[in-house]
Amino acid sequence: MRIERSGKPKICVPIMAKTLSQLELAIETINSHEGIDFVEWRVDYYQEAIPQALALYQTTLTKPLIFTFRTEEEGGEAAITMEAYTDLLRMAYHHAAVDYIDVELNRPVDHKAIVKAAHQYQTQVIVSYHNFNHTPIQADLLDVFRRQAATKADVLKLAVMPHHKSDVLSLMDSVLKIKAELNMPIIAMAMGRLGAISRVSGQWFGSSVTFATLKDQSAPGQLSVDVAIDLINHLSEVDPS
Ligand SMILES: O=C1C[C@@](O)(C(=O)O)C[C@@H](O)[C@@H]1O
Repeated sequence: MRIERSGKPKICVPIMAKTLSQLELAIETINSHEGIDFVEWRVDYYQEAIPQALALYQTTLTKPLIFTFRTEEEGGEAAITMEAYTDLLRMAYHHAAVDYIDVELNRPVDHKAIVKAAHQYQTQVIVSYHNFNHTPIQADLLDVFRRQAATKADVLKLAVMPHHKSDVLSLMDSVLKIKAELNMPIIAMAMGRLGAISRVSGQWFGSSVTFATLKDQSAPGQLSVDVAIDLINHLSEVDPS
């Protein structure tokens, strides 16, 4: 399964396991839930050997895997040098267990080179931007999307923190505008309680994936998988497209 440009938002569950045995349990639970389309491994939470975890994913996970090391700068759990970050990404896109890698736009790495190398191994790239403090003005959001697209990544992802309902509307409107310009798969959400509507209404404004939880949230405002599926299904009965 691929992340598409349009249609009903797909459900992605983050795994924040710290150990291999926690990971095993999480994979088992996720495999048995038909409504889950993608899994995001939040590697920044993981405290044991990464190659063993990747081998476990390869032999047991039945859903496509997104490999994400979320850095401290963008709300993640662990600090990392840029050398270690690029090494990790290289290990990930070489590995058959990994379908997508997440690369942060604002890290000083050679995004174009990473995308090109990942594509040689049939791994797709999500280029991401997170702002846990506020929602930048629309011109800046559009600029982020354009800079992301310039890396030649396959999917653009943006998460912002709203403080007013108008921030949520601005986020949605920015995606609508940029979709007309770029026609690419985009994942976008406003975080926190205020932003919850953006996590289920992607079909209207153009977000292709929703991050939802089975247990712990990896970001504020995420809905439970079952609630997200329910709301998305109800909304898609009145498909606007
Ligand atoms: O980029 C995202 C989106 C996210 O921050 C959210 O708000 O759901 C959750 C993260 O795990 C993921 O990497």
